[in-house]
Amino acid sequence: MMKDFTHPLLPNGMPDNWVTGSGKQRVLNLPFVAGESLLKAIQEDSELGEFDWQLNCQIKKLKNSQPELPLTTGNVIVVSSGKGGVGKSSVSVNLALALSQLGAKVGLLDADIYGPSIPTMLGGGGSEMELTKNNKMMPLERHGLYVHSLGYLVEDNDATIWRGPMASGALQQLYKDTAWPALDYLIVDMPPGTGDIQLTMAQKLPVTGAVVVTTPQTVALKDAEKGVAMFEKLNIPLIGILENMSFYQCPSCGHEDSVFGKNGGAVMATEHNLPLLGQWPLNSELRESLDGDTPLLLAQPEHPLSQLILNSAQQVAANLYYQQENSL
Ligand SMILES: Nc1ncnc2c1ncn2[C@@H]1O[C@H](COP(=O)(O)OP(=O)(O)OP(=O)(O)O)[C@@H](O)[C@H]1O
Repeated sequence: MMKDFTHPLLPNGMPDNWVTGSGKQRVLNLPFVAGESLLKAIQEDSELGEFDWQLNCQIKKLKNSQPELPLTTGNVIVVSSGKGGVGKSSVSVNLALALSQLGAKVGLLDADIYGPSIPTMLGGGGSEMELTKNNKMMPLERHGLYVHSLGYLVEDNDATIWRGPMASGALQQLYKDTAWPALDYLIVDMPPGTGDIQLTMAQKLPVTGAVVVTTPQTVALKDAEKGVAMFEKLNIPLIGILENMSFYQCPSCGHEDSVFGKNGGAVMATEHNLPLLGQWPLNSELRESLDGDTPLLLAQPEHPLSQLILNSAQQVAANLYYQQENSL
């Protein structure tokens, strides 16, 4: 019976060994993080709804591309884009916040060495970096996330003149010399592009999966294709494509305008047989909330855009798991 129930987060149904409980009580034990929307869908099912359901997320630590590195940082998800300015950092921050809101312990590493924007989006610049007894840097805690960025260490623009080896060396050090707590997910905001630097960086980190962010615009898509090719070459599993700035909805009349073209990311996902992780609109509230103090997701969790972000984050967590499960 359980197998028959499918949902975007349960494409293979509910394996019997994921369900425990007795009498009227049932617990769905998931190896990835998920939230209320899944529980609601289960509860609304005509057969399953006869039971009282709970979710128990025991996030599985999956294999990564560098098995010899210690796995305290949990599942490492790199967020990358071929082209600059498509919203990669905004997506990284929002996915990290959403995974954390869903109950996971999440870190955020700003690897965008040439233009670290996490300190601007999450604040915390200017505070003194604390060191542990063995000289590891303490990540900052921002809105429940454990955050580190080169932007917290280096004066503005100093890193922009760094050459490749220095940049990838700095990232590796930032990753290794930070006292990350035991995390479920570490989101890494990569520098835009698919050149040598990005390739070396992706090779030096223990990566579990990659998200490619693009706008629907042809120039962005062409670069995003290169991103997909780069991860394929490195044998890093692709979690999916996230289409950002998909359309603009006029707040006064509701008219939707496809500023950068329509469905480009969705078509690309289909062509590569990759999941589409979401289509996020161009939205001034989202931008303002990252320029201000409180991200939209925390200030207005019921906002339709917050719900969209939470959905994408659940897809990321689930697809990361299924990618590996299906490849075994
Ligand atoms: N969906 C969105 N709606 C409105 N503004 C957005 C959206 N996504 C991103 N932005 C804004 O677009 C600008 C670029 O976004 P962001 O810095 O996240 O992009 P990026 O791809 O990381 O850039 P870079 O290539 O410089 O690293 C920022 O000002 C951000 O606030």
